[in-house]
Amino acid sequence: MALKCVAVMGWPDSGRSIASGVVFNGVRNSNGEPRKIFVSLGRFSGPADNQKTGKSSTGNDVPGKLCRNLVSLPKPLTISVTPNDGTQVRISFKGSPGSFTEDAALKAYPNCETIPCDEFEEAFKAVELWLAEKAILPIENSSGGSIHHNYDLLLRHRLHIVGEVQFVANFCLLARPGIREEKLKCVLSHPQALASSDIVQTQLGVARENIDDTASAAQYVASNGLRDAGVVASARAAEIYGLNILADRIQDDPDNITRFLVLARDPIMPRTDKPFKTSIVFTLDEGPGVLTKALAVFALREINLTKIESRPQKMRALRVVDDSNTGRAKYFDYLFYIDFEASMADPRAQNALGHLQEFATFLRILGCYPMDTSL
Ligand SMILES: O=C(O)C(=O)Cc1ccccc1
Repeated sequence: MALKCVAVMGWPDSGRSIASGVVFNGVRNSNGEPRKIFVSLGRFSGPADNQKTGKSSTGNDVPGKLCRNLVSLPKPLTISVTPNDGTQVRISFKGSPGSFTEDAALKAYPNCETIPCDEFEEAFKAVELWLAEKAILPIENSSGGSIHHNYDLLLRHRLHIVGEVQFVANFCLLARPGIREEKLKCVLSHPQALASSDIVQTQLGVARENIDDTASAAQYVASNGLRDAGVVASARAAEIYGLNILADRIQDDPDNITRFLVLARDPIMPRTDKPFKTSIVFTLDEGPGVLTKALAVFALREINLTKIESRPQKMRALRVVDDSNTGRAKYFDYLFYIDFEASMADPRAQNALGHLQEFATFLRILGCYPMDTSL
């Protein structure tokens, strides 16, 4: 049983915290009722950790009553120090070995073990089932925009965002050894990779075929011995699948950046000694200016927003409003996803979310994590 700890975070004027997560009171809504925000940042102490003593939890092999009681006491807060180069960390991702998502995982955790999955959903499940400690998934791209499906998965699953990775994907045109560009009749790749290069779009004048990920395209061409098919993928994929690089850096925008999120079962401790971001999702009532009001809670506290995304609420796509003046109206119902530049350990962020919670109909903190400032 791993030693677990709980971390407490509250409003500056909070009076108390309870239970295995933390509920903070002290903020009241417009009706004077207390508002609560629940932020669980760690794990609670479970049954006694016997690994260190090597004794059984019954305490039968511990002489004396006092010692027996001590064994069953909760352990003090311990911060486990694991190397953060990814040693001993298994990271699940959607795609084959050699994909850009795997590259992003290796950028963040150079010594991690990567676990390829067929679907994003499986990468989530691998963490939920303890087959992996973390999952990594692309969430937005500087040229293609948001990856909507992954926003939906963030909400459907209960994992926490614990990191972000900004990654410049370097697209290469690959083919089997001995095959020249003129021989190609089609190019296979992930749609984002195919769309990012004018060479592939127009200059080659060949058909394009979408494949789930760049490395799977390379694997397919290599393992089927295709002599008239090229691939857009990474130099690492070329090496893994024994393909030749016909052209390097074929992307039109040399700064084409993909942002990946790293997810884990437990949230990390927010800090203020380095830049942190917080990601949330919320819903609002229908009405004029409600979104302006929601955004103002951040502006009022000079908190910078880095991303806003809206997604339809699939379980409740249409909201029917009966109004005696205008009659029956149907509206689409939306979820709003926002990333802002502040740590949950910063009172400004806590106050902004307390304020938002006064009128949001639903609010969830998806994660608070260090900003990737490497680019
Ligand atoms: O297909 C891949 O290799 C992926 O990991 C997805 C992707 C595709 C293009 C840019 C970044 C990530």
